[in-house]
This record gives sequence, structure tokens and C-alpha cells, in this order.
Amino acid sequence: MEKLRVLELYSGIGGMHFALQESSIPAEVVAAVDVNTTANEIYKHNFPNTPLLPKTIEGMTLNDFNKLDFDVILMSPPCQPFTRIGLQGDVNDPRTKSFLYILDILPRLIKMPRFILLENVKGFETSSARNALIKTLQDCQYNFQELMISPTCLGIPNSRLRYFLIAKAPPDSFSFQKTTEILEGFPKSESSYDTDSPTIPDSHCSTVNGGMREDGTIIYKMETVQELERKKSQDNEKTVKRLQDFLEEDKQGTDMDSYLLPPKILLRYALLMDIVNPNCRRSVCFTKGYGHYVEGTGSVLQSCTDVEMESIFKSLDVLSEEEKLKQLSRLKLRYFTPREIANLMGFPPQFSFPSNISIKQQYRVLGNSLNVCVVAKLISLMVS
Ligand SMILES: C[S@@+](CC[C@H](N)C(=O)[O-])C[C@H]1O[C@@H](n2cnc3c(N)ncnc32)[C@H](O)[C@@H]1O
Repeated sequence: MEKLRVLELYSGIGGMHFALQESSIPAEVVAAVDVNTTANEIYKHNFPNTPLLPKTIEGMTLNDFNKLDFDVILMSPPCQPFTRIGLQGDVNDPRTKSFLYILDILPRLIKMPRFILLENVKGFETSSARNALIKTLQDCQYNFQELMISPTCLGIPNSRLRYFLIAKAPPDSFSFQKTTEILEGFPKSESSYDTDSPTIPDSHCSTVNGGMREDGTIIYKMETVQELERKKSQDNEKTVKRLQDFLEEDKQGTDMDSYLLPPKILLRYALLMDIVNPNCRRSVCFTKGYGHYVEGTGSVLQSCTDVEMESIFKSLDVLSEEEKLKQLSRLKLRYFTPREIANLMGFPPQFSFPSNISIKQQYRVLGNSLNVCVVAKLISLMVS
């Protein structure tokens, strides 16, 4: 098979490029396009030989696209216009402009790409932008399939439910039976997990419900019975790996203490966080605010497993601030490191950050990226 020429749009830190490598499809990225300086620096650090265009997509002319002579588009357009907790500006949000521009360019290309893969947040499927995408693909006679997939489908203990669309130009068709429905998980024949095991309910990256005391000091977690049940069933799901497989060793040189939750955060938010331990088989979606905003941005790790979490939380209410802190500190709650989040997101060991990129920036770009294993499997599925 001749090498496929791939155009990576909204390339960020190169999640799509890593997925392409992971899929083992003979291919080369002929151009990556992104406007973000930090993301571009990280991309260049990891893929020094890939042509990276640090410009806006709408700043590229039809001629620029034609000259790239690509067979595949891999893209994850900005998701803020479609997030369920956001304003849902959809096509009226200026951040959707570049995507609409791509849809306008597509039918006018000298050579339309054979394959297109798009990733976006849950919420995109009900947007006008999605309808415009479907109309363009139908007008251009593409075969396509929409899917909603979380890495838990692949036995990875992390929820990151995302919308995907894979498209194939005629006369090629998919190796699986396509449907007009949005598939939940991979097509049956393609995933032994899906056929052999029950679907694991995904947390949908939701934030944890909470409430504040009248004096404003402590926020209580109001976990529903269903949430507790879901967590329990996820932790019992033997086909999903344990978090310990994704953690960094507490080796010399990694200053794990710097990831411990500071006392102020512990006192104020400990009851609101999604706390997991190395034996768990789940974690919630890590977003770009992780390590900065506390609520709903990702799980925190109980690194001292000798202490029973329930025993600490049970009596917390009646304790003084000082005692509370003492009790909570016994759990050694810490943030996941960027490397651990990258591991959960399927980034290979050779992925790294340039030394000048701060931890906050690392969390931010990882939160904007994607699960490499999920996309690798989708690329294989699309091209086979
Ligand atoms: C959801 S992130 C994609 C992340 C990427 N897939 C990764 O693995 O890191 C969207 C990216 O689109 C870029 N972007 C947003 N609007 C753009 C535009 N008009 N032209 C080029 N890049 C844009 C942002 O800088 C951001 O890096």
C-alpha cells in the first residue's frame, strides 16, 4: 500500500499524529496546522520533521490546500462552541468559522480526500455544525459513520466520551455494517470487548454535584446512589486495567510531593473531588483546567492506600479545621502528573514536553487533546 498523505488540522500537541503512528497504517503527515504557540512548540518538539503551519485554517487558500495533495484529513475542531456546560454558540460562535470554511473548501478541492476523521465533544452530535458536516459529506457522496466512544471501551480506566465521525470516499466502503444511528462504542465485530462484556456506563465527564455549608467553609459531596453504584461496578470490571498500570513510580527525580493537594484545597474541596486509588479501574475525564480549578476537572489520587477513605470522611464533620487537615493528609491525596494523564490518554513513552513548558500548560494542552488508542483504532477501522 502506498503511503497515505495526511493533513492534520487543529493539530495541537499531535494526538492525531501519535494515533496515526499507533495504527501502523503506512502514512505521512504532509502538514499540521494550528494557531496555538504553546501547542505548536510541543508538536515541533515531538515531530521535528513534520511541516507545521502556524496559521489559521481560514487563512489558507483553496490553492494552499490543493498543493498539499492529501488523501486523509484528521481533525479535532475547537469544542467550546458545543460543550454541554458552555454557551453552545454552535455555528454562531466565531470559533466554528474555520470548520465551516473547511466544509466550504472540501467540495471544491481538485482531489477530494479518501478518508476523513473528526473528533469532538459530546454535544456536537446535536449541533448545526454537525448537520452542516453531514450535508457536505452527503453532497460529496461519502460513506460515513458517527460514533460515541470512551476509552473505557478499550479497557482504559479513564472516561473521555467523545463524538467521532469517520468518512470514506466512494467507491470505498467500510468493512463493517454502517448505520445512520450514532454507534455507542466500536462496531460489534471490531471489538471483542464490546461483544464479550457489558457496556460500562461512562461518567460523561460530568462534574460532581456538591453543596456549600451556610458558613461557606466546606462543600459536601452529594453523591447519588446511582453514582456510587456506577463507581462500584466500574471498579469490578475486570476487563478494564487498574490505574496503577498508568502511574509513575515514586522514583528519585520525580518530586511527587509537589503534586500533593495543598491544605487550603484539601479543606475546602476534598469532599467534592472524585477520589480514586491505584487499585481503581476508573477515573473521570481530565480537562484543561486540571490542577488549577478543582471541581469536575479530573480525578485525584489517594496515594496512601493503607488508610480507609471512608474512615477519614465519616467523622470529618465534627472535627476542628486542624484535626480535619490532619485526617485528610493521611490519605496523601495528589494530582495525577501530566505524564500519568498522557499515559491514560494513550500517548507513547517517547512523547515529551519541552523543558520550558509549565505543568499548568501541560495539563491545559493534554485536556484539549484526545485518546490516542481510541483514535488509532478508528483510523484502522476507517482505512481497512
Ligand atoms: C481540541 S484542540 C485539538 C487538539 C489536538 N487534536 C491535540 O491532540 O492536541 C483544538 C486546536 O485547534 C486550534 N485552533 C483553533 N482554531 C483554529 C483555527 N482557526 N486555525 C487553526 N487552529 C485553530 C487550537 O489552537 C487547538 O490547539
